[in-house]
Amino acid sequence: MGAGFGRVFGGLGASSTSGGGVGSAVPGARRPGPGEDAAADLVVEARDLCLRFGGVTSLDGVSLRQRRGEILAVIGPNGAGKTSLFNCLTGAYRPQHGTVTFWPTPDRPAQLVGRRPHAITRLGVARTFQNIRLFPALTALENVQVGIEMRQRYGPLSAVLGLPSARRAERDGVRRALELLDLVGLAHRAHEVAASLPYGEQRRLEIARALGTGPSLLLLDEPAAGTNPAEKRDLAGLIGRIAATGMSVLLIEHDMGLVMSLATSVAVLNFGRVIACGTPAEVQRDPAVIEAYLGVGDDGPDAGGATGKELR
Ligand SMILES: Nc1ncnc2c1ncn2[C@@H]1O[C@H](COP(=O)(O)OP(=O)(O)OP(=O)(O)O)[C@@H](O)[C@H]1O
Repeated sequence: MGAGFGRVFGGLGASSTSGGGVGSAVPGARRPGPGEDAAADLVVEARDLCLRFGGVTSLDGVSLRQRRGEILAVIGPNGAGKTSLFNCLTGAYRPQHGTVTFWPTPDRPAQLVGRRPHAITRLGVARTFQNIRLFPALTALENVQVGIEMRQRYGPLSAVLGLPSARRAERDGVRRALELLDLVGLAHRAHEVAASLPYGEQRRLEIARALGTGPSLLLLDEPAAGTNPAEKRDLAGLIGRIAATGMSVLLIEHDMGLVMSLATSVAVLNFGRVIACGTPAEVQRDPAVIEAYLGVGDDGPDAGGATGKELR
C-alpha cells in the first residue's frame, strides 16, 4: 500500500464507529447452507444488474446485499456506476438484466425492477439526490409534508371536502413533519422557505423529506457534497442518529473521512463492477481498490494522480 492511499483515507481509524458487526454486504457471499434462510435480515439484494446506454456500460453484473440496520457505503471513481446503481434501485432506470429484491419487512420480499419510482417509494425506499431537489418556494415544514403525503392514503376528494379522515391525516402529517425537522436539527426553521436555508441545512431538509415517506431503506447520494467541515460533522452525526433508530442506510459519498467513520460495510465500484466489498478496514487495504483510486502501477502509487480520476 502506498503512502498516497493513506492520504486518500485521511488517516482514519480502520474500524467503523457505527455499531460494527451488524454484518456486511458481500457480493458472492457464502451461500446459505441447507435450512438457512438466505434472506434472513437482508433489506435489499441486487443480483447481476446490467445497465447499458448505447455503447456505454454503466453496470456490468453488479451484485450486492445489504443487511437490515447496516450503513453500506458505495464508493468508486467518477463514472464507476454508483448513481446508476441508485437509479436502478429506485426505479429511475430499468436495468437490461438482473433483479433487485427489497424486504420492507423480513417476511415480505418485493421485486423492484420494473416498478415505477413512486411505487418503490411507497414500498419503503427513499432517496436524496446528488443535486438538491427541494421545492425552493415551500417552507421546510411543507417540504417534509410533501414526503409524508406520498404515503398517506386519503384521496384528494377527502381533502377538498374537508372530511374528518383528511383533517386527521393532515394533523398527523404536520406533527410527524415537525418531529422529523427536530431530528435533523431544523425545528427552528419550520416556517422558513427552503431556498433561504444555508446549503448544509438544505441537505438535512432533503433527508427529513425522504424520511417523511416512511422508508425502511434510505439512499443518500453524496449527502456531504458541497458542505463545509462543520456541516459535514453535523451530517455525520445525523446519519449516525438515523442509523441508530434501526434504519438501513445506503450511502454514496466521496468524502472518505465520512465513509470510513460511518459505514458498517463498503462496496467499491469501478467501471460498473463491484471490485471489493467488506468492512472499511478491509477495503482500505484491498489492492484492487488502491489501484482503482490511484492507478498504482509500475511507477508507484503517486503516479495515480496522473490518471485524472477524482478520489471518490
Ligand atoms: N442517462 C444516461 N445516459 C447515458 N450514459 C449514462 C447515463 N447515466 C449514466 N451514464 C453513464 O454511465 C456511467 C456511470 O455513470 P454514473 O453516474 O452511474 O457514475 P457515478 O459513479 O455515479 O459517477 P460520479 O461519481 O461522477 O457521480 C458513466 O459513463 C455515465 O456517463
